[in-house]
Amino acid sequence: MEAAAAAIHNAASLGSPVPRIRTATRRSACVAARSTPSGSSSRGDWQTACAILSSTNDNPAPAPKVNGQRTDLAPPQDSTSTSLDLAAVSTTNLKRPLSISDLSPAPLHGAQLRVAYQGVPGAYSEAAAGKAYPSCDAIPCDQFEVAFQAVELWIADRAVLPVENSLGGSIHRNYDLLLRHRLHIVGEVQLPVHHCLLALPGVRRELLARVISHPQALAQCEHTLTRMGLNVAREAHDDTAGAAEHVATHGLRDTAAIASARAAELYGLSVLADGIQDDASNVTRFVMLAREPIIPRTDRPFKTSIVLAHDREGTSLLFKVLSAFAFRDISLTKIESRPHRHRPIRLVDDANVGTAKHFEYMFYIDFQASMADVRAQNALAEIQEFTSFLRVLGSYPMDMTPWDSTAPSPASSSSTDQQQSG
Ligand SMILES: O=C(O)C(=O)C[C@]1(C(=O)O)C=C[C@@H](O)C=C1
Repeated sequence: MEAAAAAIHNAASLGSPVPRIRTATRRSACVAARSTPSGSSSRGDWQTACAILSSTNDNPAPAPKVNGQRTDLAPPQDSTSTSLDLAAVSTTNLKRPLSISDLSPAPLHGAQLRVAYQGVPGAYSEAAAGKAYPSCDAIPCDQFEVAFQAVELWIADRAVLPVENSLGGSIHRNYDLLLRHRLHIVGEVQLPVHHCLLALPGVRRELLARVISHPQALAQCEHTLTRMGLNVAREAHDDTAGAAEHVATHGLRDTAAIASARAAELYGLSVLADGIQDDASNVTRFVMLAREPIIPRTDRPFKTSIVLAHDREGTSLLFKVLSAFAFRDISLTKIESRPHRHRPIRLVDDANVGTAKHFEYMFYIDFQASMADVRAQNALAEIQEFTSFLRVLGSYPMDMTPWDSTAPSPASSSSTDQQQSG
């Protein structure tokens, strides 16, 4: 497969585009820049690698059936060749039997965990990957969807994705993707997000005509920017570090980026203002995703995330769901509703008055209990009786890191599924 030919090179200069997993290439070959999110890598260290999706046909489609019999199993038609011709059997074409090592769960012990995140190096998601999995091999992806696929296609072992921020609220795209994909939530990390205003060296605030960043970051700094007198155009970018890189690579002297101090270092920008988030305790919650769920336990605080829907007419669905938890003394930590993609509108016809159009929702709920806890099992058994759809997205250890809002990107302690499973 030509498009999947392996390539390894270094992206040594700021002028070169950031190599990362991109949507257009994901099916045939993926190019990924890797770094150690603890901050030890430089751009010169980044490597690109291609994941080759096998082009050899190891599993050919079964031979067609003739008169109900598979032609590949049919006895030879030529009666002179009925005995086995051992010499003609080439051992290179024989399939190798599976061995224990083929069956061991990835990653193998000692191997570096590959963790996909959305953005480029210097993004908060990279720091979150480093908090979740210290010294992992962090793989930047250009979209959330690509990070999901990187795990599904075994290019990465985990994905670390933001789901909510204490100021900006939910990252809806990831809620929708959680439902569309079949990955499991295996952990969470909460990352204090400390934003800086970055510009090219020598640029003063008065010269700025534009501030660019990820929409969440712009929202988290909205009031501070106004208070600073920066009533200039605000433009959305794919991620905070990508915005910093854009300012640097295009030499934009009238534009500042909102991003991390690490992004300033990586892309050679100056910090015009530090800590510009509207609230000092600005925090983003990320979830870690894997192909397999972890085994829930009860010896430490666990959270469980579910999604449910109800497609029959009826009232008080949410009331019944909330009671199932309340009666068992289970606290909820989050409720989110998203449009029900398969049936967004329900029409209720009232001949005299007209037709009412109700919007239908999927409800995402996080509650503070493990699926190994009998109270959680009973609550879900009850909820299942009055919902048409119920899925457990994951049951995972809560991030119990001691609170320090001043720490920009903690890279040590974590509540990972690695620690979980030893
Ligand atoms: O742009 C980044 O740096 C990201 O990692 C994304 C993201 C987000 O999606 O919320 C993560 C944390 C911050 O809340 C701002 C942006």
